[in-house]
Amino acid sequence: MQYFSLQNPAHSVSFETAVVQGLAPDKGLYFPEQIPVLPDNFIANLHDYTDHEIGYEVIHAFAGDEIPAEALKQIVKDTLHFPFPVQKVSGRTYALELFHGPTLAFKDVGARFMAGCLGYFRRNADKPVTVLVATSGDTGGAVASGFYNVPGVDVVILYPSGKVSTLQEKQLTTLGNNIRALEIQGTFDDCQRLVKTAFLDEELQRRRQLTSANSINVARWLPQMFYYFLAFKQMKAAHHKLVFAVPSGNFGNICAGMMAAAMGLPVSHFVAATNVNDTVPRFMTTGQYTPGKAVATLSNAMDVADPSNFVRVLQLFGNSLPALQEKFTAISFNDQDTARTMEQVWKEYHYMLDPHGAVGYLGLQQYLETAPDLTGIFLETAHPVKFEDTAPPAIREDIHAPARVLSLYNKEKVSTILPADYTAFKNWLMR
Ligand SMILES: N[C@@H](CCOP(=O)(O)O)C(=O)O
Repeated sequence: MQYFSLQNPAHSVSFETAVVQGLAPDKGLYFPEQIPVLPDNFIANLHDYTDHEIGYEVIHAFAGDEIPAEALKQIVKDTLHFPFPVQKVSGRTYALELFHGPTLAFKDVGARFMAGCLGYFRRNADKPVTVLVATSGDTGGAVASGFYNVPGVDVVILYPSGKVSTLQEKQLTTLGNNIRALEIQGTFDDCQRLVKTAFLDEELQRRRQLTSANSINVARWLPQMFYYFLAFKQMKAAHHKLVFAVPSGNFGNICAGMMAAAMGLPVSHFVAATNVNDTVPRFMTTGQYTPGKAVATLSNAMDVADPSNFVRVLQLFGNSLPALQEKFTAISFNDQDTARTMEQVWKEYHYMLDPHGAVGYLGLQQYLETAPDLTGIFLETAHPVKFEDTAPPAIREDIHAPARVLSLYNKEKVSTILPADYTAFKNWLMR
């Protein structure tokens, strides 16, 4: 499979180059030249396949023959090594729980898959690669865990100072060894801008081989398709017409779902639910893409004003807004709605939402009112304990940390504080 840059379709590279570079030299995101369509009988009989078989079927065309089948199967197996249950919450509303992995967020899937691919491509490399990752909360922890002690890989995590939760910060800053954390005095968009600028810096590139572990990297983005197929399998979806509601920040997750649909997964509609960082909902009604400055909210991993992956969403629909509007709705909710919903869903259904899941739940409810024939799945993208600092007091004591993260609370944070300034960041990298 070849991948082209969305800034310049004539610039086309292999899967390996797309993964190792992360971003095209012209700053464009890579996009596959073809979208493989899965056979109808595979989709109809998903329940006959194991999760690992489904993962391999979905992804192998994207890797082509650049990773041998056995190695790719092993990467898929290492990626999908925890459950992705679909839980009924009420009526036509189901939660796809994506927080049963090591760092309690959906990012574990992409981070582990990418770590496997990069490890394979760099297996004989003599020069280390530096993975740069900007995080608004969850990506950084997943990348730290996925790449921890991977030989030949250094990880540098940029996060907005004071804007991630206690547990998220512990996940970013306590591993040590090949993982280092930079606390940027700015927003997530500043962190993302610093990372993207570094990819264009030839002097820096000569010094270090850089790549990205954000969903701009195809190996982080595409495996997020897996769990849409796994949800469909669990719903025995022949009997349901499905809508997915996806809490959205950088729009990589929903874009993966939409890619799954383009490959043949029958999904009637997608709802992107955002917090007040509503650049995309505004675009969907006005046609004007005008990102402002990111605002801090309860659903901090979605505090993104200029979502990188929205260009991929548009590409899937030939850059036509009317075509996109038929399949995709974007709705925003404020923190009051979010907190009220967390309390209400716990009281009424005894289901504990995290703030991101609450935004997804709200988006789903609003859309289902207009679609009486559909069944809805919202993505519960992170475990509520990651946000217990800011959870509504009435439900806080009902949130319990899984045993696998308890030891983190006693570890010491190690980070370097930097201004949101490219020269300062570059100097730090060049040291
Ligand atoms: N929500 C993210 C922001 C970055 O998104 P990504 O999917 O592009 O890595 C986070 O938690 O850091």
